[in-house]
Amino acid sequence: MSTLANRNFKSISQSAQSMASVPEQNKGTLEAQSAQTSSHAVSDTQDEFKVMGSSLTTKKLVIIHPGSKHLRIGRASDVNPHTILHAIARPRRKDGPLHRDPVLIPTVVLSKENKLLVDEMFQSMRGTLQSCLRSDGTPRPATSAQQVATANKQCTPIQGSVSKLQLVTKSDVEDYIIGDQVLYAHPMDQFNVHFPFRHGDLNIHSGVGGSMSSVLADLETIWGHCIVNLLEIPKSELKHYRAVLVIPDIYNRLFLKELVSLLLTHLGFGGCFLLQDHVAATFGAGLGAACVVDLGDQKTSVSCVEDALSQRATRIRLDYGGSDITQSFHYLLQRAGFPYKECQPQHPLDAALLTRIKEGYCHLNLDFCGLRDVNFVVERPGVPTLRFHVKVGDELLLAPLGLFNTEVFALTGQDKRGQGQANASGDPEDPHDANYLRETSRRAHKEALENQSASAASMDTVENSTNAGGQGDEDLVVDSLAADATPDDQPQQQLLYSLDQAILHSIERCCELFFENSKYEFVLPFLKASDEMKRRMYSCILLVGGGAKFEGLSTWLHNRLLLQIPFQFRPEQTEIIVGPKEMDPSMVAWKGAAIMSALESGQELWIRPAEWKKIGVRLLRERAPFYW
Ligand SMILES: Nc1ncnc2c1ncn2[C@@H]1O[C@H](COP(=O)(O)OP(=O)(O)OP(=O)(O)O)[C@@H](O)[C@H]1O
Repeated sequence: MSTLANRNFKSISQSAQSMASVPEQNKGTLEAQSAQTSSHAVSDTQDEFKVMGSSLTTKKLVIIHPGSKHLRIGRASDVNPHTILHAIARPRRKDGPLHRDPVLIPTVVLSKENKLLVDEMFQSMRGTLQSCLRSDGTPRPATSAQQVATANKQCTPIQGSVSKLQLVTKSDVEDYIIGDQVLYAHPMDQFNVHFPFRHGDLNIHSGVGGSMSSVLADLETIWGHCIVNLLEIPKSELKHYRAVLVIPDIYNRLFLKELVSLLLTHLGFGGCFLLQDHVAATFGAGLGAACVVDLGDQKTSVSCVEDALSQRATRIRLDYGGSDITQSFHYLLQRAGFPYKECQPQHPLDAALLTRIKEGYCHLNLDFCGLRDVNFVVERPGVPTLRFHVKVGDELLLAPLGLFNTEVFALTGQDKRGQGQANASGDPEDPHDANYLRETSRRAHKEALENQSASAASMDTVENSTNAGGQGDEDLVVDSLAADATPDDQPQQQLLYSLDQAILHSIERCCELFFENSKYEFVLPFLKASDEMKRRMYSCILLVGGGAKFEGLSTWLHNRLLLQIPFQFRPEQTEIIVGPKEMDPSMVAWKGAAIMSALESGQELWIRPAEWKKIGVRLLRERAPFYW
């Protein structure tokens, strides 16, 4: 439990909102935003914003947002971060085994019955589309797979000139390839390919390069490379810079500890703090409270954030994302006679091509109907390019509809599920950790109840809130009860909810903090299931992440939710925000972290290398802007 952070959450959130609420056209850069907030001063130089009461300038703050597919990295003073493929390829060691993390989550071989189930689900989705109306109230003509196959029967690709594309060979590189270039690593040259994040967290596995130290070494190389080459900061200068690391909403405490060491000890930053991606997203969007939904490449996460706090009980991470949609799309295309028959999603260049087609054409807009022209070029080094003009129908809609019919994601694995935040496991470096505090607070709680003839009503409240699944990490008392149910460090397993179900389940777990009395040495907080907070969350749903860019997603989600929001929590209006203030939804969290790094109220959060060395993980518990 962090007392310092406890004090600051609300003020941090309010400052961030005022910073983010500056109209987009007036912004340009963070300096411009900052200039308009009274709590900051702008230095004489045009492009350097100085945080008041500190020698920091936004140019000296590096914001790092790592994802399963993309890394976003830039200075807080940048309008947009650099976005690269978050991958590294290293030449394989002589005779060592080869390891290649795929660009797309691979498909699995399904049993006959399971394949039938997937096909039936797609068929039933086609049935639903047949009965849908367009926005003008007219019936929407659906298309069938046969129709698409017939339209493409005559399709032959047009040959272009010989491609000048060059693959990267071992002789071209000294040690490694980083970012988008990894897609072009020569397949015959036996590079090991690693994506240090998978499914929204560190990619620890039993294969080559899957140990914690290997993954951290990859991160150090990738981030270090970007800092030197993209941000043009010499490594020796990093002690004069500070870093904000955007971490997943559901985190593993051990990983966080290692990541702080990576930033301060290995990369050599002069300070750092960690910020949860969902909290950062509310800052980027300028919202005080929202149910945040992050649709990434390999995970979808949901949680309720208010006043810069992500409520622990509301956090859900689901094992699907844009990559699964791309694979479903390819499956549907194949069943509709896709003319590019040689397409192999396991090949990096085909994976990138399928992803591009999905991003360019897939949608959830019922007004788009009939067969649509889809154009793409297949390019391989040394051979003529092939230009395809194909027709695609409702496959464009069916693929993203998997977000609402997750059974089809069995195509990429049948063991997918959801997970919640794990309880803290003890850390020998931090004897007075959350478990200790839980124990002492439980004891104090018991004593308090014994000494006081507690009213039945107040007892009821505690019980009710606990039964309601209320386990916000704000509350040590109720947290302790919930903690007993789940072994330490075991993520709470949950069902593989569809997108709308995940939002409903997340909001259902909202609790509100209120203080019953403060007679005792420390205040005993109780949680009270809050109808008001649920209403607030239902009224504002923020969609972020690259997967939120499907046209029509917000309307589709809105219609699905309206049917299901419990009557008593229905707000006057449910607003689904995608790309607030015309921001790219995949950059919102990065921008929010940039805003937060420059806030005066955020200055107490920095962890410096010397104190990290001396005090270690206890600092995270005491200073992190979230409950450890
Ligand atoms: N215009 C678009 N339409 C649909 N999907 C898109 C669009 N642009 C990007 N995407 C998808 O968004 C996903 C990448 O999103 P993002 O960069 O937020 O993920 P990430 O942070 O790397 O991954 P994760 O959150 O899973 O760790 C990819 O699957 C990509 O295809």
